[in-house]
Amino acid sequence: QFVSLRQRILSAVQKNATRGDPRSVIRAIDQFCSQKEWAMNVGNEKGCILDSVVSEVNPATVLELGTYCGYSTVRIASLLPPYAKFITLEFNPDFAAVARQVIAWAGLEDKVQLVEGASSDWIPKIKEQFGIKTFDLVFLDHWKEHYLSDTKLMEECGLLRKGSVLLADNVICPGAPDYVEYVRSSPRYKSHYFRSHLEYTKAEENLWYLGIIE
Ligand SMILES: CNc1ncnc2c1ncn2[C@@H]1O[C@H](/C=C/CNC(=O)c2cc(-c3ccc(F)cc3)cc(O)c2O)[C@@H](O)[C@H]1O
Ligand SMILES: [Mg+2]
Repeated sequence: QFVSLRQRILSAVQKNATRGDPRSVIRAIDQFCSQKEWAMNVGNEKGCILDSVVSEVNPATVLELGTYCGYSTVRIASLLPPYAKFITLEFNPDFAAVARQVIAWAGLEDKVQLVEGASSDWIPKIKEQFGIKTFDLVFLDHWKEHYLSDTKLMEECGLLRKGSVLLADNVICPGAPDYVEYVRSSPRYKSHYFRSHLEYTKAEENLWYLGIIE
């Protein structure tokens, strides 16, 4: 019967990756998506940039918007210090179910809190529900038309401080023009972008790095 792409990604992990080995989980998904079927994981080229930002920020608190199959969740969680708190939001129950199994296969289920629900519902509740004051790092990779509204919501909820870093995928493709416009014209943000390519393709893409300076 029909097997969804997310199920085929999970099967590729369970077949080709070693339990408890995050790098083998990442490699299995990248091999599947470059050799068999494209999927919207951040991919290895942008993933290496993500790794370097996570390592540099060395965050005690991380928020990811849009878990999808958990590829970037595994990349981030595998680099966090033991005391770190990492929350990832996913409102599609089917993707959340696959992501939970991918994260568990990597042996990282104790490092990540996958919350099933919409960013706009959960961002206002994070402080009291998870005892988090502000986020050191936020990775935006959910619906592109929600990057701006959710960034403003995080500001309003006092979840961002001087020094917080926001990293946004896909500012070129599919694109988040209102978001780029807002952060570029705001004195609160120092922004720059990392040139890269759309996952598993040769198309131009950027990861948009935002440092909050005030
Ligand atoms: C709005 N609030 C939300 N709260 C919680 N989860 C949310 C969410 N919005 C979306 N999600 C979830 O995030 C994920 C959505 C990601 C959207 N990403 C894209 O559209 C995307 C799309 C492309 C893409 C690029 C080129 C192309 F030809 C086709 C697609 C590449 C990417 O890297 C992408 O990230 C899903 O798992 C969805 O259920
Ligand atoms: Mg993306």
